[in-house]
Formats: sequence, structure tokens, C-alpha cells
Amino acid sequence: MILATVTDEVLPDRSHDAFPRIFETALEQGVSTVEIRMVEAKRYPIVEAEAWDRLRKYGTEYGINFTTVSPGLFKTGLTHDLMKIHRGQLATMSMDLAESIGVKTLVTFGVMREPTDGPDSFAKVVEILRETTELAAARGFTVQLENFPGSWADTADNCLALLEAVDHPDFGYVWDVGNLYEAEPVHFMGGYQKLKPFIRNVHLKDGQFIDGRMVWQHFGKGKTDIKGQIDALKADNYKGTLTIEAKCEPQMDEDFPTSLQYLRSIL
Ligand SMILES: O=C(O)c1ccc(O)c(O)c1
Repeated sequence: MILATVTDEVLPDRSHDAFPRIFETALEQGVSTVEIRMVEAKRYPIVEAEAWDRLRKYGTEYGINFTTVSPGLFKTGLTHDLMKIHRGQLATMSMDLAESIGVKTLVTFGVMREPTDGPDSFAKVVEILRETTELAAARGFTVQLENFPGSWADTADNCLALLEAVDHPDFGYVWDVGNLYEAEPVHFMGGYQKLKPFIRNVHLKDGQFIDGRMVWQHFGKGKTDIKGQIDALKADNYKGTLTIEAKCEPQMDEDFPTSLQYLRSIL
């Protein structure tokens, strides 16, 4: 497994000085593979030009391997004003900028649910995801669907339904048990067995419901069974990225090293 992380999951720092500190902290923990989500204070790809230059400069200086970009694509609803922009400009712009740094993997969400959704909504979501995947594949990209509570890709079964309906070799899955658990607090194993053929990337975070709300915690402290996830991936000889999402609320400098210490003890 390749240990990876996300630009905003290492430190709470979103200042102009953040990237050297973020990359040093990740490297100290043996992590040099990074998914691009926040670029200092703004989300990819609508970022400050100078922040983007710093990401590239320090990325090169510290030997960081950027593998994926996560623009928050389709973290919006079918009828929302932003949907047209996501479908047209955001997907294209995200790939244009990713190409400029040699990244060929785009993370997407599965469209947020809306009260106005009806019987034909699932087919519309499938059409949007397939259209985006075809656009991406024509440019040599692969697309990874990340599950998220409140979206059409919320529970394991709903993710499976979308993955099977889109049915494209370049449309894979980001297995995020923290988010699955927030959508449906059940043990991961049943869903894992069904989703495993589609898994291209794993997002790892731990937490539990406290007073009815999901609280993210250091690895090993929550209820998502991080150790069980690692054991299952090891048993299946998973060789892809294990993306560490260590951020708690409020995010602290110690979150990343503390969760890494636990992770190392079970890897
Ligand atoms: O990419 C995101 O926007 C995002 C936000 C919150 C999460 O818990 C997550 O896994 C991803």
C-alpha cells in the first residue's frame, strides 16, 4: 500500500507559509504522495495563482508525488445553478490544471440529494457521471467516485448501484469508510465485499457519533474499525493508495503524527 494524504489533512495552516511545513510534516511520517484539495485557503482549481506556484515549487523541492485532484466536483444538486458549471467548466478546468502537473486522476462526488429529486433522478446522476468519465477518459484521465453523506453515493449499496450503472472501466471508487459510517453506521465488511472490485483509492479517517453528530477522531479512537479495514486490505493484497485523512475538529498540528503512530502499529 502506498501511504498518501491530502493537502489540507496534514496541518491546519492555510497561510502562504503552509506548504513547506505541510510537506516536511508528511515526509517526517514517510508520506510523499499527496492528493490536491485545498491550495492554501482555496479549493482546487479556483485557487490563487501565487498559492498554486508555491504548491508546485515546494512540491518539486520536497519530492512530493501529486496523484489526484479533488475539486469537489458534483458536490451540488441536480437542479442547483452550479450543476451546469460543474458539468461544463469545473470538470474541464480541473483536468486542464491537473494536466499541467502531470496528474491524471480526478476525484468526484456522486451529486448531492435534493428534496426535489424524483424517480428519474438516479438515471440523471448516472448520465452526468458517465458523461464526465467519457470526457475524462478521452483525455487519458481516470475518475474516482468518493462516497459522501447526503449524496447519491452515500451508503455502500448506493455506491455499488452507481458504479454498476455507470459501468465504465475508468470509473472507479474511493472507499471512504468514515463517510460510509456517517451515512449508515454499520460495520464496513458487508459493503467492502461488494465494493472491492471497484476500489482504486482508500480514504482513511476515524470517528464516532457523539450527541447525534459525527466527530472525527485520531485513528483507533473511533468506531470505523481502522484496524479491520487495514487487515481486510492486507488480506486482499491491496497495493493502491491509503490516503490519510487525519483532520479532527478543531484540526491540530498533532492530528497527523498521532494518527500515523497508530496506523504504523497496525500496518
Ligand atoms: O472533498 C471534500 O469536500 C470532502 C469533505 C469532507 C470529507 O469528509 C471528505 O472525505 C471529503
